[in-house]
Amino acid sequence: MTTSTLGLPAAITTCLFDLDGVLTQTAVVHAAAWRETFDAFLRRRDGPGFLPFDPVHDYDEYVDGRPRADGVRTFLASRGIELPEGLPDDPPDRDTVWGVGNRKNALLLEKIRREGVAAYPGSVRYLRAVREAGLRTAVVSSSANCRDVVASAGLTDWLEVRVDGVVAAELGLPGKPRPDTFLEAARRLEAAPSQAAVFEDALAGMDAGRAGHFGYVVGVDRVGQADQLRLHGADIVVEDLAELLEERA
Ligand SMILES: O=P(O)(O)OC[C@H]1O[C@@H](O)[C@H](O)[C@@H](O)[C@@H]1O
Repeated sequence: MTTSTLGLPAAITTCLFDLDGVLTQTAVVHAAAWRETFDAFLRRRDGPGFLPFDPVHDYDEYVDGRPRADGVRTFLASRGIELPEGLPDDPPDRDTVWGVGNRKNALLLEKIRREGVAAYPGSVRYLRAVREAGLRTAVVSSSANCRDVVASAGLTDWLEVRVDGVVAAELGLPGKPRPDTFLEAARRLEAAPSQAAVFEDALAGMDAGRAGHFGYVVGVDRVGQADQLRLHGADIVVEDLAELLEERA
């Protein structure tokens, strides 16, 4: 049952927002950079008959929401491929987990530089309503580019706490689908998990929301995967956060 004009249960005091695909229109940019990276790798390895990376299914299942290196490992494992780990500063042309990740990041940054970053207008409206209602806010993202993306989208002032790929690496926290980054953000905002709502578009993020026993998990469906989001633990699925503003008790 929803009891407030924010479409959230009354016990919720704190909102934990994923970034890419929830607040900003950057999930598709990540997916495109991953596709280019993996397809070039697979073409070199398997020749012109290679099986391409599917930017919907493979992205959702193996890459979306996970820290960069985990995305490399998980997708390649789905194809029976294991690369040496290498080192975080491996050059982008080295076939190691970190090298492939660095290649993808270079492509991502180039795309972001070219195309810019846009917030979803419905998410901006929702963020404003949440803050006006006196709820606390955090961004919880696996991305090491989170701070810059949030700033480029003009969202910095709306988000009190940031637990991202950089913070997680500093603290040694495992990324989504484990709940640790969400739990850290709730802790920083002095909320029990039962008082916090998680907003996620990624299946790995849904799993993290469920594993952390959060008070409410909002699935944000930008790509027609509502059933999958529900299967992975969403309490409600919306296509745009502004839909929650229309809910009434
Ligand atoms: O490579 P980055 O910017 O550190 O991001 C890591 C992951 O961050 C997540 O937010 C994206 O959904 C993934 O696509 C991305 O791979």
